[in-house]
Amino acid sequence: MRVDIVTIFPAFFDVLNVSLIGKARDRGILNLNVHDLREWTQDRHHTVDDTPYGGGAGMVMKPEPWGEALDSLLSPDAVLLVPSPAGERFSQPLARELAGEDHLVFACGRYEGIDQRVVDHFAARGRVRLVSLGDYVLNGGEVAAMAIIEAVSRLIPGVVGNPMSLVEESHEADGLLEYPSYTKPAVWRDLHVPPVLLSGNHGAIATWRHEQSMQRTVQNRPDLLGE
Ligand SMILES: COc1cccc(COC(=O)c2cn[nH]c2)c1
Repeated sequence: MRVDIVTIFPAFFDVLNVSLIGKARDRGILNLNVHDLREWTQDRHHTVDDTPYGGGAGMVMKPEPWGEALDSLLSPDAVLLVPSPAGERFSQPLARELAGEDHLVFACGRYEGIDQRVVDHFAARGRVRLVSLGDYVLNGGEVAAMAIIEAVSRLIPGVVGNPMSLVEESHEADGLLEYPSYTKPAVWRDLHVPPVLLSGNHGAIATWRHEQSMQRTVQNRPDLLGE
């Protein structure tokens, strides 16, 4: 998979050179490229923003630099992803869908956002998706892009060591939250691991884990149960 990220803070993504993403890049499974939007400005000050038509606080990102940048980076089969509070909700199903794509291009907005004509122009020529991580506002799309890249790339075969670890994830197997996990020691600060987990009775363990998942989901995310 090829991933292109356009941002005015390219150094923000240096962290992608470490950990799993870094190894996947070194192994050629993930071809990730970070670009500075200012490369596509023409003026001396590398201007990327201006005041909003119609008034209002803050600044809006100008369409010209984005147009030049995306013209040079988008391929016919690319999906342009724009992290935005106004986007569709990101989810594990969407992560799985994106993991099957050949080319993702992230447009990381700052300020009050990107001139709407950029999305309109490229949506008329290819696939564009505004994606929200949740109902809160960040200062820019970089943090959201990082989260989306991690959620998607870990689903690409070869990026995460043990594929089985991807199955029993929250929101994966049965739409319930993941059960609690324990490891050695069996007793820690007088707290014991639930005995069923030491019983070797795999049927009872599976039942206990499902019950724990249900309890957690009812408690923390009743919305997942259609309640
Ligand atoms: C593209 O336009 C804008 C405007 C304002 C902020 C941002 C950054 O994204 C978020 O704030 C966000 C993403 N998911 N949840 C919140 C983008």
